[in-house]
Amino acid sequence: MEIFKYMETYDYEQMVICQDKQSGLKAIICIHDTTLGPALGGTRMWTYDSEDAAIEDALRLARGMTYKNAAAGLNLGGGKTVIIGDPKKDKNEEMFRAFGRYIQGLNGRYITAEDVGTTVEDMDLIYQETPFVTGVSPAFGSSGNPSPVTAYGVYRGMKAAAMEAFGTDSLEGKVIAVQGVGHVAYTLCKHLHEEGASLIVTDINKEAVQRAVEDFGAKAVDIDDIYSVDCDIFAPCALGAIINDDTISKIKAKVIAGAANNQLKETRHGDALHEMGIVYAPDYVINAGGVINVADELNGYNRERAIKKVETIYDNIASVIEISKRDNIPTYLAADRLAEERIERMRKSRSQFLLNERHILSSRTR
Ligand SMILES: NC(=O)c1ccc[n+]([C@@H]2O[C@H](COP(=O)([O-])OP(=O)(O)OC[C@H]3O[C@@H](n4cnc5c(N)ncnc54)[C@H](O)[C@@H]3O)[C@@H](O)[C@H]2O)c1
Ligand SMILES: CC(C)C[C@H](N)C(=O)O
Repeated sequence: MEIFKYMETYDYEQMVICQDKQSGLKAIICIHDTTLGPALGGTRMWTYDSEDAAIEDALRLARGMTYKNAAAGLNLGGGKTVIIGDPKKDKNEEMFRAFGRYIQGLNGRYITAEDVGTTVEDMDLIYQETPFVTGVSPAFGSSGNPSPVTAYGVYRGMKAAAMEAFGTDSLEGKVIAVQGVGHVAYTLCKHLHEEGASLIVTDINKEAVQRAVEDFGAKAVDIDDIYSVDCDIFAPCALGAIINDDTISKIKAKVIAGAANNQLKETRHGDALHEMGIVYAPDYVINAGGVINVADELNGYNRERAIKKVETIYDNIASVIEISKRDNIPTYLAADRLAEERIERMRKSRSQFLLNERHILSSRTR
């Protein structure tokens, strides 16, 4: 791939390729934009088909974090890491310690956390080498696994989207189809069940499905049937790109609100949802609970404060819907504008000169 061309197109700042022969570490740290602050984004461990595929994923995910953090109102930029490898087989202590030293080398420009394929235990290992890691164990005074908080944020955002579609944000009696019942979706289902919603679930993992059936009285359907079931709300909580040419015409829900990153295969699928009158809660706005929670560690973790901030996802989704209606644009575009305008405003306000201790003039002020 033409890396510089891609980086220039979307205005990326930096990419770091990390290799450690001893531990087998092969990592790509990507920093997209630090206008709002240091780049915070998780580390994904995955078996990629090629190095190009890994680099592309790191780039795409890092940019996604710039938008997610900006739209969530965090003073943080966007970055992400991918580690090439099988999270079930290839992890070892030295690998995450070596990775931690690479992060330390960036001196705070990049802060990591969990993502697909990495765990709190992995963050604890990174923490042995650098303070620039979040989602570390509560035993270290940190916030631990972000998934339950992500789920709470999705629940709050779903209510805001329901308000628009149904004129009430109560989810009691609503039929909600959930794709994937993993870490985030299990807790999401718990909130929905407690509010009196009926659940339809699917997952490639039979045990995960069984657990949702037993714990929440969910109805299980086959993998491909989840798009076409009769339901009020569709919650994609597994993979990206699931709103595409093959699935979009099958969807009967009036609301799409779920945790998965990059739900739209292409932006034109977001345009199509708008035309179909489906209220789509943009993925990076509704699933920001995890990053909001781990970001609170940077101020000394306070769960109450973090949860309060996560609750604002309701308002953020409501604002995006408002902009979408006002300007008659799809919600994904309204979210992009919200994020881009904030970054642009901060970029301009930061252009004012501020003397700091490293500046050439600083010796004259001592
Ligand atoms: N964990 C977080 O805090 C967080 C934060 C923001 C976004 N997300 C996103 O939310 C999604 C879920 O994250 P998670 O942490 O719960 O992951 P997870 O791996 O625990 O859960 C995903 C579930 O989806 C299932 N699945 C995979 N392919 C499927 C398919 N084709 N059909 C149905 N089910 C399938 C898996 O078996 C698994 O149970 C991911 O896209 C992730 O990027 C997670
Ligand atoms: C910082 C992490 C909690 C980020 C999370 N993996 C996400 O995609 O939002």
